[in-house]
Amino acid sequence: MRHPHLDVRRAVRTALSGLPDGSAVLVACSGGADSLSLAAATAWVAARGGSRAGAVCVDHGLQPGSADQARSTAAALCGLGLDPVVTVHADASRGPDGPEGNARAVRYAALTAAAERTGAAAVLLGHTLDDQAETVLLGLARGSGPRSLSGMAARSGVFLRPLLGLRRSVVRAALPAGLEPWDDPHNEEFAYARARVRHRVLPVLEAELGPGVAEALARTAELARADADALDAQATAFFASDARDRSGVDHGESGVPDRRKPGPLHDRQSGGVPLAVTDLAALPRAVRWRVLRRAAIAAGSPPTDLTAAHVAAIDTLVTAWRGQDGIDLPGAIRATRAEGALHLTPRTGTAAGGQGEPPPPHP
Ligand SMILES: Nc1ncnc2c1ncn2[C@@H]1O[C@H](COP(=O)(O)OP(=O)(O)OP(=O)(O)O)[C@@H](O)[C@H]1O
Repeated sequence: MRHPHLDVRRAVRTALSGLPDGSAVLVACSGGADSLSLAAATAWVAARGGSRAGAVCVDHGLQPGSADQARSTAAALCGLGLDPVVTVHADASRGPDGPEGNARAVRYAALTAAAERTGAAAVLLGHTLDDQAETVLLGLARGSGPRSLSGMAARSGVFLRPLLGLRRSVVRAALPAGLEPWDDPHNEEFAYARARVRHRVLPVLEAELGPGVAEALARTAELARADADALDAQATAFFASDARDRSGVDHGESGVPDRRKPGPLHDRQSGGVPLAVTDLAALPRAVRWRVLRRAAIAAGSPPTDLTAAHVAAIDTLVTAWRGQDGIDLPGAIRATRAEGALHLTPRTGTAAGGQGEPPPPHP
C-alpha cells in the first residue's frame, strides 16, 4: 500500500470515465472514513478533469447530535471544493424493515431524488471490497443463491461504487490529513451480524486461511453475478416464448408464424396466467425456480414475503405432483395444478394482497 490516495483516485477516475462527458456527479457521504475518502478523491479528480462533483449527506435523525454531525460533514465537503453540498433529512422511524432497513430504503430514495434535483448523472457510494466480502459471507451463512451472493453491483441505476475493488484499509489510508471521519457506532455494535462478520469472522478467516480471503470472496461475488445474470436471462426468455405461445402465434417447423393456431396456454383464467407444466418441468431447476418466483410475484405475491421455501413448495406441483391440493402463498395467492398447467391466482374470496387490487400483469 505505497500510494493509497493514487489507488483511490484511479478507481474514481475509472468509474467517472464511463459517464458521458461533462456529467455532474454527487458523492453520497455519511461522514464515515470510507465515503469521506471517496469524496476527497472525487473532488481531486473532478477539479483536474474539469467535471462537476457535489455531495449529499442524509441525516436520518436516528441518533442524538445527528444534525450537528451532518452539518460538520457538509462543512468538510464544502472545504474539499465539492459543489453543491446537499443535506437531506430522511425520516427512518417508520417502515416495515426495522431501523437499519428503513434507513437504507429512505436513504436510497433520498439519494436518487437528490440526483434528480441537481441533475447529477450518478451518485457515488463508498462501499469497499471488504463490504462486498462481508455481504458474500452473510449470504453464504443464510444459504443464499447466486443472485444474493453476487453482492453489490459496481453500477446499478444511478448508483456507482468506484471502491468495490479496493480494501477498506487502502481507502482509509488515502483519507487526507486534517479530515476527521465520524465513526458510526452501529459499525461497532455486535448486535448487528455485519459488525460481527467485519470484526470477528473475516479477521479469523484471514488469519487461518491466509490473506486474500476477502479478495477471494469478492471474486465469488463477481462469478455469482455472471451466473445469476445468465439464469435470469433464461427465465426472461422462457416468459418471452411462453407469451408468444399464449398470443396464439405458432412459429411451427417452418419458423413462419401461424396466427390461426391457438397456443397451448390460452389464458382461460381471470386474474392468473397458467404455465404449462411440461414446459416448466423441462427447464433446469435453477431457471424453473426463477420462473416460478417471478410468476408468483406477477400474480401478486409480495417479493419480500415470498421465500425460497414457498418457491420450492410451488415446484412440487410441477415436479412431484400426486394430485395434492394447491399451495397458499403470501399476498393471498394460491398455486394450483389443473389441466396440465400451473395456475397462480388470488385465493377465492380474497383479493391479492388483501387490498382488493387486481394482480399485476404477467412479466
Ligand atoms: N447518511 C448517509 N448519507 C449519505 N450517504 C450515506 C449515508 N450512509 C451511507 N451512505 C453511503 O453508503 C455507503 C455505504 O454505507 P455503509 O454505512 O453501509 O458503509 P460504511 O462502511 O459505514 O461507509 P462510511 O465509512 O462511508 O460511512 C457509504 O460509503 C456512503 O457512500
